Amino acid sequence: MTRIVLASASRGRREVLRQAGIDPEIRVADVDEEALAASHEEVLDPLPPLARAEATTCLLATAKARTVAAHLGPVETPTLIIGADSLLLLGEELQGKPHTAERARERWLAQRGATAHLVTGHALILIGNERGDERSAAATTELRFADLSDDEIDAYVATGEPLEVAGAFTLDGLGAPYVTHLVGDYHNVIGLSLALTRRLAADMGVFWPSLWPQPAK
Ligand SMILES: Nc1nc2c(ncn2[C@@H]2O[C@H](COP(=O)(O)OP(=O)(O)OP(=O)(O)O)[C@@H](O)[C@H]2O)c(=O)[nH]1
Repeated sequence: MTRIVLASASRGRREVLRQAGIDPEIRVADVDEEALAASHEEVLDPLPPLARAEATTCLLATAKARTVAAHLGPVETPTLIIGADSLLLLGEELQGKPHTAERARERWLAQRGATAHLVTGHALILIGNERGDERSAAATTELRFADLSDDEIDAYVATGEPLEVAGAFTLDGLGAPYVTHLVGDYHNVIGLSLALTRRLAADMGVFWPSLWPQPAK
């Protein structure tokens, strides 16, 4: 049995794991994402847009997972810690959560009818076994947004949903009808690609079924 810790406050990420039969412990990492990305801008800025999105989200995901790993300290049993970070790449612009209604409206005026890419960085750290290990990688899902009218943008923004999600939309909420086209991993958009998470865990010798709750003896 491997203990699993999700280093995230994201309800969406937790639900993705729960729907896959895994009930993670939640440990929220206190990472200043803006400051961390800014401190690496000389390395990140020269990269082509998609590479910059992947590198930025992996940097942030790794910081979250490492912060939680450090707080856990020495552990008795093998423990898999998962960190993640999602950004929307629209053109050459990387976007997180809008946080305000004004910014959410501006985002939708720019992205309606457009194609964009939701990039999620994944970082997995395995501690509590003889060697310990770490892997990170990003997954990218291509999306096209419906060409919403100003009135429908105002109505969606007024719900508050778009304010605290990367890209100002959800695939599994009120925003679902506003994505007309998706190529790639659906769960990656919610916040965690299960296929990539499983692959990274397997690369470190974690047998995915060992993460499922074990039947009571
Ligand atoms: N349910 C849902 N959540 C989404 C969707 N798109 C983006 N999100 C959420 O938007 C948030 C992206 O912000 P992040 O900075 O990566 O994560 P966070 O919510 O701040 O949580 P931390 O991992 O603790 O940083 C995550 O919580 C994602 O789950 C979606 O389509 N559905």
